[in-house]
Amino acid sequence: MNTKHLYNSAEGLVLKSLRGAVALNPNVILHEPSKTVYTPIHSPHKQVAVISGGGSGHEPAHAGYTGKGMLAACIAGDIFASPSAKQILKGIGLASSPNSFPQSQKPPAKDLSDSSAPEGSLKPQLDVLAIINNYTGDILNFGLAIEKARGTMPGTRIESVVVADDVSLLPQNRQHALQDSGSGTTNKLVGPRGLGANILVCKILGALAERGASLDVVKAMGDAVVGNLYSIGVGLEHCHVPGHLTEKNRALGKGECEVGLGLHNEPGVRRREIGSPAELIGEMFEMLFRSGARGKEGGIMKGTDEMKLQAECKEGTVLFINNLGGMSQLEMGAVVDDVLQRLALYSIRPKRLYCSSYMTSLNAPGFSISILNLPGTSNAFRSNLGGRISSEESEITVEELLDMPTDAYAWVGARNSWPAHGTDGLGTSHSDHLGSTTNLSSTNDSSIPIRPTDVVDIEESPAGRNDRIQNAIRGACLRVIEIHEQLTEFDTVVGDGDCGDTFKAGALAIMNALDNGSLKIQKYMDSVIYGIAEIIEDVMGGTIGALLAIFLQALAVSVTQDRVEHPNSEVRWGYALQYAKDTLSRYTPAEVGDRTIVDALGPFCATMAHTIVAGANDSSATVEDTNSKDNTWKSLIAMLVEATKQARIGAEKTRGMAAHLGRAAYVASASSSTSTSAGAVELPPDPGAWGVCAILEGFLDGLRT
Ligand SMILES: Nc1ncnc2c1ncn2[C@@H]1O[C@H](COP(=O)(O)OP(=O)(O)O)[C@@H](O)[C@H]1O
Ligand SMILES: O=C[C@H](O)COP(=O)(O)O
Repeated sequence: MNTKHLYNSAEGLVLKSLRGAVALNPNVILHEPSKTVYTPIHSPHKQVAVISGGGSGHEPAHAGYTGKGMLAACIAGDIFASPSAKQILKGIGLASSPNSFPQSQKPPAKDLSDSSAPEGSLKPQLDVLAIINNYTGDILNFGLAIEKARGTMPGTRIESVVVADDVSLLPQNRQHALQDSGSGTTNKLVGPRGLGANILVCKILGALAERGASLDVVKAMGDAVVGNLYSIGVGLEHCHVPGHLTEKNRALGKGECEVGLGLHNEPGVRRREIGSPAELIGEMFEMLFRSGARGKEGGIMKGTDEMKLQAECKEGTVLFINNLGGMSQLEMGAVVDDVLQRLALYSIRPKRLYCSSYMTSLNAPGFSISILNLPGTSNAFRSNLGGRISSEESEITVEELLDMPTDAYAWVGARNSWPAHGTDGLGTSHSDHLGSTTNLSSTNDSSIPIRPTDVVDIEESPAGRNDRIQNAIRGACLRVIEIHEQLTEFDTVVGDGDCGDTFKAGALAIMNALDNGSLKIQKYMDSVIYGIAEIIEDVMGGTIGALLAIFLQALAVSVTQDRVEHPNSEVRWGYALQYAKDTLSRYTPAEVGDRTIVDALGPFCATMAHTIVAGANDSSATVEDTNSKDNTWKSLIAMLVEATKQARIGAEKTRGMAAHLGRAAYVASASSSTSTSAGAVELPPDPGAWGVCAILEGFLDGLRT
């Protein structure tokens, strides 16, 4: 693994890289706080803004694919971590406003008028279609943002399509690998991952939107394309995240490659000698065609069989080869040649052929091959639209959409480009605020909103009470920072290695907010929890950020409700925590035993709730109204001690446990498999559950001081 970098830390790297990206295209703008790159000008006939995004580390995705004829906006998370729902919500807003220039910049008059457009025909808000790669963090955060946007932007319709093109772990390919090497992981609940063909979807849908298609048509085409898209990757080595330690257990052997390796080092289906490139490519095509029968587990595919897929591909295929970032151009040319030779054996001659570094995995030496079944796509498109298809729409072909020009700088394959708008200074960045009271680019000047009912005189609070709570929150943050490298190490084995950094970002931002006074310890704890949830939503992306934000938001809601309904009694923390846990369950099916944060959070909440019930009327476990009763603290601490102990026991149990959800579901546990294949490793504890324990233990220690 090549661990040498020019920039040896991930700190600030994403924003710098985005600034570079907008400098390369004068027609896009960077909104720094939300890390959104967007096009401020839309053609007058356009009805839909197509957006995408995800973790960084996949450049030039997606900033390089933002521009006229492709994406209207993209939102970037930290390296390998989804952007937060709040970032995405801002991105949706910027994408859907036809003239969303920064306040500091005036739009060039000539670009805002189009002589072909009747006056006043500009749609005030565009509808939005989000292209989401199938990763838990992206699904959760885009999903939450879309829900919020539906509530707050009534004039805008929003739909999404999910790209899940990786066929490597489908049952038929796993079974085949099993015969070869004894490997096999199950990932029934998470479904196939999204790979580089995401960019093909961005091109097709972006062009369709540019032609003025409606949201229903763009969505119908999106579903048709993702249902007929098949990809398989191979890695010669894993990629390295700047500033991270190197992996201990999973390095590939000399001369070995990993078939089915994911975009974030997720394990593939098997390792093999690299051997002859032509044979390796042959194996990849066998897996691609064998996946013609994907359906149930892939979730998205309409079932066709292997021969039918081959037959349809003979009629029309798009071939899309993606360099993961570390392959030489020399070798990639040779790959194209071998791929075409292999396809010729199936009598397939692709109608369109693309090869470039479309969606990278940092510096990974590897590539993926994708095929798009054109007849399958066109049939599915018509059937998705049913009787609602116009004659003009029924004529649309994927090939013409691929051939349409775009000014997105990284699309390799465009025949033409529109001339630049000639607007000096457009390719710049700005930092108008995010539409919330917090600022993502700098936690220094973030200010947490205070609800009217929360504005209370802090002096009313008992002396020492606020300090205790502050100590507890700081204790939790410090413990998280202390162990974040351990979390990274665990997540490097089972996930994509970003978990420690994501936890740390949240902890630092909360401490920062306490230091600068934007997070205040109020009389009512719900306002404090709202404040913390808001910070987490702002600065923590990924799955963990979304889950913690949902949990804390729900906790605050239930504490508020409790306060309103029982104004004279103390907060029932057990009930409130159980409500928060139940709310979380609406967004994730995770249960204890699935190897997720629920393994720690579940027992914690259940014990707190049980303690309340068992303690009958002793609901004195509240941090409010604690002035006179020292035993209130003792009681609360006693409950927390027991509940935190149960959380730790739950987290310990995840050591070696096979995962059913999240990225870890792609990794086979060594204890559940006798093989030494690509996936089977000695599993460390679940990083999410481990991080939750650190929060609880640090909180408890702080409370005791
Ligand atoms: N569906 C899920 N439900 C509950 N927790 C989950 C789920 N998927 C993953 N997790 C938790 O999230 C942790 C990983 O968080 P994070 O690093 O943000 O994930 P990713 O980078 O894959 O988005 C896991 O260790 C696990 O505890
Ligand atoms: O690059 C990573 C993905 O876009 C986000 O995935 P994640 O948040 O589930 O890790």
